[in-house]
Amino acid sequence: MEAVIRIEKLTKRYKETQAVKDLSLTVRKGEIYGFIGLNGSGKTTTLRMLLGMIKPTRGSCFLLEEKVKLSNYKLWEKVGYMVETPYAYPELTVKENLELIRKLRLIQDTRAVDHTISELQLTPYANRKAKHLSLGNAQRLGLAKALLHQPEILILDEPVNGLDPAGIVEVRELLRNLAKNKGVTIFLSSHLLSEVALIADKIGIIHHGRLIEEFEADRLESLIERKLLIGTRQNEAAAKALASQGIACRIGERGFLEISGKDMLEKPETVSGILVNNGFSLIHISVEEESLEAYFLRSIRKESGEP
Ligand SMILES: Nc1ncnc2c1ncn2[C@@H]1O[C@H](COP(=O)(O)OP(=O)(O)OP(=O)(O)O)[C@@H](O)[C@H]1O
Repeated sequence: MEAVIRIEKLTKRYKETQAVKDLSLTVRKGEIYGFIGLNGSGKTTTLRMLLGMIKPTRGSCFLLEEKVKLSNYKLWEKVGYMVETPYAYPELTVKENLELIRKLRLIQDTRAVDHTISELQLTPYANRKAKHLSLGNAQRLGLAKALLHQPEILILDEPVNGLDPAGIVEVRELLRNLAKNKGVTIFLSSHLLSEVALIADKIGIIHHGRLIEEFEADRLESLIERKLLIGTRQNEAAAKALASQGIACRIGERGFLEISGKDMLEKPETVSGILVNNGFSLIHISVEEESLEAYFLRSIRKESGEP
């Protein structure tokens, strides 16, 4: 499938700081790419280079197979973006702000403003001055500006920042609908893996400016670690009984026996059978799943060589 966004060996250095290093990735048509990293990991710098706002030290970005250049006006007609805090004219209403953008972008269709206002569920606030909007609605206005000209590509920095849970769901549905039904290609950054996991098709983790991991979002399920937690009244003796049957376990921080490994997770009855046959009664058995955030941090620790 066509690579709509292509980043090749992108590097940005600010004097002492290596903000982005040798970063390459591609995003195909209609795909949502979630770009995640801790604060200061290089997300915004990458997005700004992708939008031609800053010049890479090395490497290149391509949108729709055209090399990114600020002066390529034809290309920017096909791209919508929201980078960092969305800016709006504070004294103008939501509708006036969008009307201004419509005229600046030479969008002929006069219905575009009302259509986008309703798409972003901003109708109740259409006549409210931007300076009186909540953080969540200011974020929606930022998204409305990015979407007004119905772009083929959307580049969004932390698009659900400041939204309440219902707002997050709405924006998630909107972005998924744009990608699936209108073929819009979306590149979005976030520092929250759990949120990105629900929106994105593909996820890339950036750390210290480098892409340290990339996977299809539906693989996340298999990447997340799970543990079987077992409680008995004599955990140390129970651990020995299991070890004598070739089942490795450790006593975790919460005082449960912890067993990892796919085999045992799929057959907890094998473990419980051994314990019961050896005279141990079970007072707890459960499967614990690593949180998405824990996976994210584990992956970063692995990259940094930490245990
Ligand atoms: N104009 C600049 N001059 C010097 N250093 C910069 C500049 N812009 C960014 N940096 C540095 O580059 C690194 C990456 O910053 P960047 O803003 O891209 O990270 P980020 O992942 O977007 O972080 P956040 O989630 O906090 O926005 C940081 O160490 C930052 O301090």
